[in-house]
Amino acid sequence: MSDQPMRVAVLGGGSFGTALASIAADNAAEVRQWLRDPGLAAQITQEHRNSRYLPDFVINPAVVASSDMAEVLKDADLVLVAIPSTAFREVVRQARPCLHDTQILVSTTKGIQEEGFKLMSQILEEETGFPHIGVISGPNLAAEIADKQLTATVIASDDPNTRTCVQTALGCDYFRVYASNDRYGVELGGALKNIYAIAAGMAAALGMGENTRSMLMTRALAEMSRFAVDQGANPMTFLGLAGVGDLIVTCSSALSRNYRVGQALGEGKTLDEAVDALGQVAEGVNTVRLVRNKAHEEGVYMPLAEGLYQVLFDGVPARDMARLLMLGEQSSDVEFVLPRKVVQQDRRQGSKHHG
Ligand SMILES: NC(=O)C1=CN([C@@H]2O[C@H](COP(=O)(O)OP(=O)(O)OC[C@H]3O[C@@H](n4cnc5c(N)ncnc54)[C@H](OP(=O)(O)O)[C@@H]3O)[C@@H](O)[C@H]2O)C=CC1
Ligand SMILES: O=C(CO)COP(=O)(O)O
Repeated sequence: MSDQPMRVAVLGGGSFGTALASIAADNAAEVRQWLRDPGLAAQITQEHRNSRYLPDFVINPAVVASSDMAEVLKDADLVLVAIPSTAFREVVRQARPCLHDTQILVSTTKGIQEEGFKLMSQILEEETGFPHIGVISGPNLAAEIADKQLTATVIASDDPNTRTCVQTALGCDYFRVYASNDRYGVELGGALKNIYAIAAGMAAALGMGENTRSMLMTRALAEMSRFAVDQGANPMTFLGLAGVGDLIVTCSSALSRNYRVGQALGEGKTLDEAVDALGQVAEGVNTVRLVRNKAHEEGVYMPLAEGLYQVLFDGVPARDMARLLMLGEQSSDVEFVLPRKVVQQDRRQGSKHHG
């Protein structure tokens, strides 16, 4: 390996992009960050702060931010794309003329594109056709990373170079990077858990207790796994950091923006009011709509996503929905142990015997 420091480019100047840029710089990489706001870029470079997205933290002074994309991407070994899913493709297209096929391209975004139900690394692949593509996902609240709280993530790629490069670029004494070759499963886990984080925030605001939160998180994992199997993904990946790990953190912390949207809805705010008050991206709002529609299309049983969809988009009061969900089918605990259809058959048999 060469003695040159690794060159890392981060596209996006939000909370996660900024936190990742700072980790890479803490790890002695040469880091450039692209954001479209030149004023904020100057603040990051000169004052080592991002007053819009991470106001309470100092950024590593070696991070150089700029609104000149070509300058940021020039000679980068690793490119991290931290742009919300709605703008992801547009930004990758803008970057495309400055990219080349030896670079490693990694999405950090936990969302889904409506057209074609695409995940972000699929967009990276489609837009570039390059071979070194990966995804970072895990329980990674940006503010805690910026505070150097001990944290772990997953780099998922079927390309070993990509996995090793990201482990080298970001792994340090407060940030551990575990490897996976299930890019689709890791990416799907990160997108799906946002749905349940909204539901958990809502339940908390309605005064529901810890039993309720545990039930919600565990049934969410069952629902996510059922959807993953339908999509041809490996549900075992959901036992890792990018599945259950991320589900726990986002369903438990008001640092999660999806959780905060849920809290605001539970307090009686409208969806528009909740999203406006946030001023940052909450991917789960879009994801719940896309996943609920996909589940309808494919006949996948997803009562939590369906219930949340009705609260968000059909005006059903959250408390009424919670009661309704308690009257739904009492099915199998772990479907990989006792399949749902066996429980349904048992119930039919039982009701025959009981007249
Ligand atoms: N924050 C977190 O804790 C974590 C976030 N993630 C994921 O990372 C992704 C990025 O999130 P995060 O950094 O948190 O998001 P933020 O909402 O904090 O910031 C979004 C960034 O994207 C930029 N942006 C938005 N639209 C465009 C556009 N059309 N062109 C150029 N830039 C644009 C914004 O620029 P501007 O300010 O100019 O609008 C801003 O720099 C999300 O999808 C999220 O799921 C993953 C793990 C943790
Ligand atoms: O994905 C996250 C933590 O892992 C961040 O969640 P939010 O996007 O809800 O803030």
